[in-house]
Amino acid sequence: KRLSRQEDVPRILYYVQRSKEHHWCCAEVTFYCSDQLLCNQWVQALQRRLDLQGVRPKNLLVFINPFGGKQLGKHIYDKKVAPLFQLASITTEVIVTEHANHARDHLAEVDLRIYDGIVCVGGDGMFSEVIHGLICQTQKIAGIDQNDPNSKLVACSLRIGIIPAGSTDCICYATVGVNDPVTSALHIIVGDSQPMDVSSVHHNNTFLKYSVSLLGYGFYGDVLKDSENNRWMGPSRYDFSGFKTFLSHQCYEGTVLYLPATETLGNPRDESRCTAGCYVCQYSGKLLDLSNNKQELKHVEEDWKVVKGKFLAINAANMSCACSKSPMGLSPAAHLADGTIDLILVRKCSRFNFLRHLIRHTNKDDQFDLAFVEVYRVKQFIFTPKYSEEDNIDIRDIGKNLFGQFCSDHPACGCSQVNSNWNCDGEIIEHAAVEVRYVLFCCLELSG
Ligand SMILES: CCCCCCCCCCCCC/C=C/[C@@H](O)[C@H](COP(=O)(O)O)NC(=O)CCCCC
Ligand SMILES: Nc1ncnc2c1ncn2[C@@H]1O[C@H](COP(=O)(O)OP(=O)(O)O)[C@@H](O)[C@H]1O
Ligand SMILES: [Ca+2]
Repeated sequence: KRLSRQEDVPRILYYVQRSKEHHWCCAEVTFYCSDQLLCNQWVQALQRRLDLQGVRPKNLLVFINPFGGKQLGKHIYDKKVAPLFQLASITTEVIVTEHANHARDHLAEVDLRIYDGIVCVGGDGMFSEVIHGLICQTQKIAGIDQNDPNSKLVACSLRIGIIPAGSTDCICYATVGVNDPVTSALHIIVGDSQPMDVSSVHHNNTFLKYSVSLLGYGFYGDVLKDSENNRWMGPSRYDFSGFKTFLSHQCYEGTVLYLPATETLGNPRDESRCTAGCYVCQYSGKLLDLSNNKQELKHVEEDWKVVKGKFLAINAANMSCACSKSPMGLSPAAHLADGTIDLILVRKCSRFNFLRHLIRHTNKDDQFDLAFVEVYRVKQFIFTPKYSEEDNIDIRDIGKNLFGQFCSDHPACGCSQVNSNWNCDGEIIEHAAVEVRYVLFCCLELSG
């Protein structure tokens, strides 16, 4: 680099620079050279070096949810992300979704071989749509029956990147460390990747959904259900519904059967955290490969553990679920790709104690160090509500409290449901009885 002279041709080199805490930005340096030939040789040499890095995507399929979060998805993509993709010579096919499940249905049918990856601009719900489209197409091609909970799923070959433009953005936050569109775009450009655990949710041998971040019954299920009526509030709908649900203090009775993860390293109470190149994930990944290649590990009846009771919340975290509300997450020591789920059971307790538990998500105190909270690292679990789904319609805790999850059939009658619903990455699952298991780690995320 030397000082500019009038006749020199300026060439700008763009590069990724780390800035404050997990943030990346695009920096540039300008070179001047009076010798055109030498200058072109430099440009070509650099281009060849970049081409040799096979991990960098060249052609991406982008889905934008224009209504996620603060409805800024399109603006964020056009102003902050598209110019960076252009600089990196990435070609894109952009689809602005027109309705819910647009991306999922498109992905289930389209020929994906021409793309190096998929990008979704939105929140966790949008990411969930994209993984469903991708996993479903992969299983369809491989002839796998997703309704069979014992089916061995085939891993997807395409990576998914997230540009955060949603309300919680916990998948982005837990993988990248921050929900910043520029940082995520730069991770995508340099071809970073991070495997992620995926769990399947079945009800009576029927496939319902895949889950990547949180599967929550009780508190988080009720918050989501209520918040769907107030989508117009944007991300604040969760604060409003969170407050209402906290006041309702509804608990739900049932039985949890779980299969502890005994072969993997790590514990939900560990001090260490899952970061890029995590040893626990690498070790567990090798172990899972081994057990997949060998015969399926048979679990005998005694391996299963039973917990019965009344619960304020049953949370299954595939990853830490860190987000701006909870910088450490629901389960701070959970791993992104260790093949396990952290199962958190919050038993019936006083409002004051539940508030203590919730507040600990926002600071450094241990949210599990409370008598009414249990946490287990599991491979699989089954939840059976005390009341069947038919009972839920017939039996209601009539007029129990003012803020309960009022039944949708009779908004004025003051009765509340005896069963909650599941919050699956921000999507509602109406069935209370579910069977959940780790199924694969797939979808190497571009923004890892
Ligand atoms: C007194 C203050 C207590 C505050 C407690 C805060 C605890 C927050 C933990 C949040 C965990 C979030 C797990 C992520 C869930 C998302 O998948 C889901 C959908 O996200 P998106 O599609 O981006 O909207 N988000 C939620 O379910 C929101 C839960 C908010 C609960 C207050
Ligand atoms: N064009 C659209 N119109 C309505 N809903 C959509 C559209 N595109 C996607 N969705 C749905 O919006 C839901 C929430 O999207 P998401 O991007 O996660 O935002 P948020 O984080 O605010 O919930 C998802 O369930 C997704 O299926
Ligand atoms: Ca995990």
